[in-house]
Amino acid sequence: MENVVELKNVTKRFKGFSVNHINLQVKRGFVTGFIGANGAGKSTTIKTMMNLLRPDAGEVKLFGLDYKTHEKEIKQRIGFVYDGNIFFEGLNLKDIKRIVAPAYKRWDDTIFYQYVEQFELPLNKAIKTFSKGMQMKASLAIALSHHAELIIMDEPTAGLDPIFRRELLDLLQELMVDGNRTIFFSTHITTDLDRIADYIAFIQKGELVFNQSIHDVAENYALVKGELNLLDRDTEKAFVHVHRASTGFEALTDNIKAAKNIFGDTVIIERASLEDIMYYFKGGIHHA
Ligand SMILES: Nc1ncnc2c1ncn2[C@@H]1O[C@H](COP(=O)(O)OP(=O)(O)OP(=O)(O)O)[C@@H](O)[C@H]1O
Repeated sequence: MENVVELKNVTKRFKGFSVNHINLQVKRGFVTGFIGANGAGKSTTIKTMMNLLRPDAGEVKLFGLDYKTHEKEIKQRIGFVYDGNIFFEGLNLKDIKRIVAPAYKRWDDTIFYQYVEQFELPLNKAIKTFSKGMQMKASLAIALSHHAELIIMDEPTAGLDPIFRRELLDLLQELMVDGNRTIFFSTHITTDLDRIADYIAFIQKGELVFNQSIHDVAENYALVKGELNLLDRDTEKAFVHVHRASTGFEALTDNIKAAKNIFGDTVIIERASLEDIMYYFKGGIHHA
């Protein structure tokens, strides 16, 4: 399977925070959702993918190419959307299109105007008068109008109402019908990912915890509930993290088979949502 994005040992240090030794492959033809708590390093990682930040160490490759030698070619092939206004605020969408379109060899006016209509965007109003959701839609319309093979989005659903969010997910799904396209996007709305993601990459405190197919995540992770007297130093090794309450414990396992072997039917094993996984990992990793 071809990797469209390849990060090898990418490290970026800021004062008081760093993303460390990120090894991440994004597979062609699939949707990868990028999750992690506030400040986990999602935007930083995405910025290294976009060459908006230079890593202090490690290697970044897109389509097998290096930014040092192929920046222009790489950028031609990416549609980038991020949570924030990247355009000159005083301009309207028509002016922005006039500036941006010539930069792309495969710019497609027909598609652009189709999205403008579909997203009900005004062409002649200054971007600064747009609501947050409208700005996101404008950003999307631009990003989707040059036949990009790879669409990278930093929290594209932030600030969107639930109806448009759903429409956007449908639209992304339609874009994937052309089996050559790849989408990588970060989000806090994990239920969006249940709808469309094939892979989930999870970052915590600057470290990539996993990048697995959504199927493998469901196969590997589960919530285990039982009585406190079942816990001891050995049995707890089956868990990423345990929460104790007076009524019993609830824990996340990353090895359902091991948990079943240890506890048999003395515990209840339930499906773990992505939110559950993020929540338990935040508590610290038990058996690391
Ligand atoms: N240019 C910078 N200079 C210094 N620190 C930075 C810089 N950019 C990001 N950081 C810090 O890096 C950490 C990670 O930020 P980042 O934006 O990557 O997180 P995130 O996972 O995208 O978070 P959120 O979900 O809140 O958007 C934060 O503590 C942030 O303050």
